[in-house]
Amino acid sequence: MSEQKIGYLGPKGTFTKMAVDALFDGGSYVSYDNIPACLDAVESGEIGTGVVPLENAIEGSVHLTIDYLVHQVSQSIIAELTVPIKQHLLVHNQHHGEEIAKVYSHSHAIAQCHQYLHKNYPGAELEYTASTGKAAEIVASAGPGVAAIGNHLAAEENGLKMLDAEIHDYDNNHTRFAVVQKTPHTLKVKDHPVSKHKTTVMVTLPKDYVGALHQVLAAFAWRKMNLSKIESRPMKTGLGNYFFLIDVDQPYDQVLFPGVQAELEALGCQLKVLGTYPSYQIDVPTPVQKA
Ligand SMILES: O=C(O)C(=O)C[C@]1(C(=O)O)C=C[C@@H](O)C=C1
Repeated sequence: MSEQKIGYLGPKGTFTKMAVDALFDGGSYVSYDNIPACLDAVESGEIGTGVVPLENAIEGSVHLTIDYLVHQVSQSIIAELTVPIKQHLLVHNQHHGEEIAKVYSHSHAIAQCHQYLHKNYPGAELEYTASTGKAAEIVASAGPGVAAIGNHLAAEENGLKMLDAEIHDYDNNHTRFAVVQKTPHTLKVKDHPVSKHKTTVMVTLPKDYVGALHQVLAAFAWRKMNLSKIESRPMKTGLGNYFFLIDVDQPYDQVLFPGVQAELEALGCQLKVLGTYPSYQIDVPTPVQKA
């Protein structure tokens, strides 16, 4: 297994690559075209570590990542990092005022800029790509008349111009990325302070048990364990069957968590730990060079 290899959602110029560059100190990087390909490579041992987007402050969870981690692979979250996200409208270097017929980007990036696009480019066709970096690559080979939504790195890497800067609809735009491994091992990270330690658990409830979710939350509440996120996702086994993903603001320990687990199992629930990890908040540089 290649432990030193760190895979990420590529190609060049994605936000995930910016996150990888900000967090790790050395190692060799491998780009994957989409999130499942990156997680599959971790699963098969082709790479030791994967970095994938988890949640955006404007658009919410990246369901593809969550569902893949829960249903398709068996990996642990070993770290998370949150970075600021600045979306720009990128065009070909030879673009000189042509009408923009099409805007390419990742679905989350387009969603972060919906009002901007609605106001400024109501007639443009929107086409989803597997990443913002891929959208920039398409625009570089397509020529003038189309645009990509992406970051300054995608503009640099693909020789694009920034037609409009910071086009996301809400200022406080951040994305959380998960660092995952199949066989947990330590990697060298840059000297960032850890902002907190978290534990993510998945809880499945028994069918038709009145007040089950209330009792699950009570098991954490009376132990004074702070929850920073709770989200339900379909089990994919039929309508009405859900699991809950819960982020607890503390590291896994041998007293409180086993206590919660025993209490929940007595109710007929199941609890699985998806990871206990340091959380970093990194302020990556986001220069703006508008054309
Ligand atoms: O397309 C990229 O650049 C990514 O890294 C993916 C992604 C995401 O999935 O949310 C990451 C950050 C931004 O929120 C937009 C897109």
